[in-house]
Amino acid sequence: MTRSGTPPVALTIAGSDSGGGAGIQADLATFAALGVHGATAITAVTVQDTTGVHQVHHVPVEVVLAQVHAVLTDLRPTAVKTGMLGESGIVRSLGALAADGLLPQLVVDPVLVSTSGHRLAGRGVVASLREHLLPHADVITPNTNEAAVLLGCHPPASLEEQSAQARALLELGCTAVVVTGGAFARSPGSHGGSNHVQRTDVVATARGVRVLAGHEIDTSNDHGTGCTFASAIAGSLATGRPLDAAVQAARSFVRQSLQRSASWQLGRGRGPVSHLGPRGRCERDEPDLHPRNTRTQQPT
Ligand SMILES: Nc1ncnc2c1ncn2[C@@H]1O[C@H](COP(=O)(O)OP(=O)(O)OP(=O)(O)O)[C@@H](O)[C@H]1O
Ligand SMILES: Cc1ncc(CO)c(N)n1
Repeated sequence: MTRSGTPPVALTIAGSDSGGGAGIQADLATFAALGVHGATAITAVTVQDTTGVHQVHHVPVEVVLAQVHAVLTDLRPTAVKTGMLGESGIVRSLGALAADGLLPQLVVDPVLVSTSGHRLAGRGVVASLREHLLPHADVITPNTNEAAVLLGCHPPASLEEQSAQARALLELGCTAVVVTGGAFARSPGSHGGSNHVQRTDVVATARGVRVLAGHEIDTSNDHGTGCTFASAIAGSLATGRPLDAAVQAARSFVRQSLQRSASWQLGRGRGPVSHLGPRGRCERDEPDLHPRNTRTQQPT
């Protein structure tokens, strides 16, 4: 019997970002914000900050698997998210666990390259993802560049091409695909703020394709959006939400996090999004301490 007040558990299998904006750190902060206990299996240690990735050290596959087994056996997560896996041996081993049904409600964020352009995946990872892990995922969340690499095509130049990517990835065997991060000019006459770029996420399932669109939030603090989005889906699934609702909730969570960090100045580069909720805003300090970044935000 479960004691009252016990939170749901989600497991993230991902790399560490020393800057705290992406990877394991973003995942745990997201789970906590959603009221979910986060457990971890660390696949790599990156030396990283807001300016880029400076070093990557991979964790041996047997150590990754030992972490996963310990968590699965003792804490019994109800959802699992993978992020940076780094090496094809890790991808293949997790694929075998997923094929045996041991990774419940599996969200795979196929992390290949950081926003700063640093390769986060070694040789053979793309092929291993396609063959061994993606077919067993409940949902995969590539951004448009990752989707292009997985499909061997160019990044999409239009919403139609982004939608075609999502449909094509569904053929790999996963239950749902969300291709994130489309940024296309908005058609004249549409509503929602003065900004002219639409950010689009395209969801494909056997039932069809859905486009989720909203105006672009004007900020340079967007480090970790992809990790935050995928872990918010996993966290929501862990709490019992169905997939459609989990994707919607994750989008809202990321947009709020971007809005809240828009006036921050953490680090010298692309700062992290805020996982702190309303507490992340220190109104008293904003006018004096953050003069560099004072653009006003449009409502969502
Ligand atoms: N400036 C923005 N305005 C509105 N939504 C955004 C913005 N940047 C990212 N998003 C949203 O954040 C989510 C994940 O974004 P994206 O695809 O850009 O992640 P990513 O490139 O994988 O990120 P990272 O590699 O930094 O973790 C999507 O829902 C996307 O639409
Ligand atoms: C550890 C890690 N995982 C994922 C990403 C992608 O944002 C990153 N920059 N670092």
